Amino acid sequence: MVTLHREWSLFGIFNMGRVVQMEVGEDGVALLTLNKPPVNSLDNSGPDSVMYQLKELICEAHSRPDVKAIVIRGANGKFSGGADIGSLQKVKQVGQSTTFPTHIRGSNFFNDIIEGGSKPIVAAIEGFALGGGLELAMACHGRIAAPKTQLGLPELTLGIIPGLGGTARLPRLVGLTKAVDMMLTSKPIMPEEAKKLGLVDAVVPVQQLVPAARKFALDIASGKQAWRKSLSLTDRIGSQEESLKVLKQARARAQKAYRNVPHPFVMLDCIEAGIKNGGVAGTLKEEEVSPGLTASPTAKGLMNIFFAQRSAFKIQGITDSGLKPHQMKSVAVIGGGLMGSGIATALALNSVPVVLKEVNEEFLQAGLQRIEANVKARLARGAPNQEKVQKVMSLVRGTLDYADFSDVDMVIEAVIESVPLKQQIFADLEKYCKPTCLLASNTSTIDLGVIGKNTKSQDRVIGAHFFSPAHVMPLLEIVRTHDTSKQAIQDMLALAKTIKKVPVVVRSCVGFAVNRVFFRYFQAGHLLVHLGLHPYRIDAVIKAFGMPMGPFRLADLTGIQIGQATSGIYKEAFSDRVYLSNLNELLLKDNRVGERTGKGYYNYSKGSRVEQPAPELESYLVKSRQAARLIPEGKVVDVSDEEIVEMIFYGVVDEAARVLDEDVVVRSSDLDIASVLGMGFPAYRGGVAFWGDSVGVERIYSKLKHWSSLYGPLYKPSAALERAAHGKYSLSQIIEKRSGASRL
Ligand SMILES: C[C@H](O)CC(=O)SCCNC(=O)CCNC(=O)[C@H](O)C(C)(C)COP(=O)(O)OP(=O)(O)OC[C@H]1O[C@@H](n2cnc3c(N)ncnc32)[C@H](O)[C@@H]1OP(=O)(O)O
Repeated sequence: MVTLHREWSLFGIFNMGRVVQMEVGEDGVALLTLNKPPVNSLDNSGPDSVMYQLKELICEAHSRPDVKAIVIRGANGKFSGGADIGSLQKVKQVGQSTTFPTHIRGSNFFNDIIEGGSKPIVAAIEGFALGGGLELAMACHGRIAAPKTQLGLPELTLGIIPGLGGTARLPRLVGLTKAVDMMLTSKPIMPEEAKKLGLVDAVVPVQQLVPAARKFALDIASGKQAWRKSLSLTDRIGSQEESLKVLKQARARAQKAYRNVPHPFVMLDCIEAGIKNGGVAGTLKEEEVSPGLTASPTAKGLMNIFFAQRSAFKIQGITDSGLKPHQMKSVAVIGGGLMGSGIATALALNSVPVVLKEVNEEFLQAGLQRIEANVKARLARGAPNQEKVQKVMSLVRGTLDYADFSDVDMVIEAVIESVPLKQQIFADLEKYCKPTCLLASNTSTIDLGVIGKNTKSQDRVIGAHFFSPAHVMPLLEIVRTHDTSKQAIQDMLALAKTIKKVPVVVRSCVGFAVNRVFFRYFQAGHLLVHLGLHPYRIDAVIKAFGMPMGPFRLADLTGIQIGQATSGIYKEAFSDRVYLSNLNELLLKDNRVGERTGKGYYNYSKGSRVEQPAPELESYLVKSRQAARLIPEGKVVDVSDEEIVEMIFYGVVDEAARVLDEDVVVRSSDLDIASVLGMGFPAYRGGVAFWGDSVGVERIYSKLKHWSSLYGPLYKPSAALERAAHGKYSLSQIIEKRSGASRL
């Protein structure tokens, strides 16, 4: 136990209100604590910021004769989550310069003051050291970590690169190949691996973390431990020739993993500068390129998604109401088909016991087998581990009888989309389940109020709309009705967290958020075909925009019959703006269902999911165009690639405006995260509403108006978009500007 100098009995007063605090012990160690909840982020915005105070206190410690060494730790069990993303999000490009906070230059502070300083500094790392947090730790002369700590450089997920020396120091500590892998994947590593690699010097139990760091720092000061300066290390990076080979491979890998974004390649250039010209040169290059990257549209989009994902868990009036979620000790799933088995898999993989119900033994066994296959695929990753699979499967119990539901805390119904069947199931559930049991449906189309109509439990009826495959796709739409209780929503949000889904709470409406907003994506594709464009060109352009695939390839994946069935639903619900096309119908007549039958918009050879052009598609296109009569005098309309993107997505943005105006989602960023996780809208474009705002509401409105005069109601802009265009406000402001009270 270290006693503090008497002067530090006034510690509390000196440190009050400070985001970095210093205590000097009688052992001569100055213990600096970063204390900026929630994650001790390294903001750099002036005297009240962590970077400013940390620099000030390190300089003070260096100048004090009673200080022999310094230890840096984070308060509340968290070292640091890195630079303050909120501040970075505000960085703007103004003419040739940026508003980047340059108050403290990393090269001066981290290279000269920390690493080049006259006293050893050791990082005591607990919880996480991410981004700038790990860069701070790497600039220190030693690193001691507690178990279960995450160590990583995830900057690429934010559209930026490590900007405080990470690209130069990590390769020197763990070797170039591993460093490149960590940075390109943004995946953190755990302390045991970090110790083996040389990133940390020791892993100790959390109670011993600070004492061990103090001792390590004093040992460096007394010469018992080597004084290692990361930027000067050379033993882990091979020859320049080898390094350049690794970087060449890394560039090829980045070409495959990243489309339409510059920052991974800039990051590799920084690493190369550090390899060729020395570590300091690498850090200077980072410093030169970081402001521009931080101000880039890519960074803005990805940072929007970072915050959108976190906001989605917060619902005003519910998550801030003090309601505690009920613990889900077991959950029942009705239906072992594709969706039901996927949902059961997601639950079991996250340690939630599941009761799977089917109507007969054959279906039940098939459902259980599907779950086992899913679990194997998720866990095995090429190396089957039967023991782990069995452990997960021991959480899954099959039944044919509702009697086994008496104790479950939630039921998720995942049967076919039949109103009478679902109504019957919900009436039965009310009889067999305990009165607190949450009654959820995985319906993607039917109104929840209708499903729960024959029960007296409307307050605990809720939608849990998973996306297929449910054990893989990260989005969960939580559908509430006027009657759904706050507790039910709170419980469902908590379950989403447990099973690692990002929830988006929506009001019950046709298509909810994702399918509703994107129905115009498919319909615009058909309209463009009727203007004379080829589906393959449309798919190629949309893929180049950043979607995983275009609308026609996606139709093949999900099944053209599904597209046909849902367009019927939209025709009924949104008759003022549907575009009617017989193309799907023509293909289905010849059993061209998509991937499943090996033929759809594309052809697929047996057992392959790789699409091949289908020359016979032409005759279907001709017939469909003839029926549509959209091309004036049969003359193909000249549409550029840029216009294809606009004609496909501007209608989607308009539908997003309607969804916001109708109070379907809580905030526009919910549509952003839902479009990214549910449809694969490129995250670096920030999500569908964010992208719409970056294009500009006025532009979208006037284009839609023009196309609606040429091609009809599919493009007719909504009143909500019109108001925003005329009132000069953004999609993200539609909710606050909306007239009338919330309908929820
Ligand atoms: C110059 C440098 O090279 C550049 C950088 O350092 S860029 C930053 C790099 N760091 C990161 O990417 C880490 C991002 N953060 C995370 O991964 C996770 O938040 C975490 C692992 C630190 C903690 O996870 P978890 O405990 O699940 O908490 P989580 O809900 O994500 O975050 C808690 C709160 O901290 C905020 N937060 C997390 N990291 C933040 C950061 N770096 N800056 C600002 N806020 C941050 C979140 O927005 C959230 O705020 P809220 O409660 O108001 O919604």
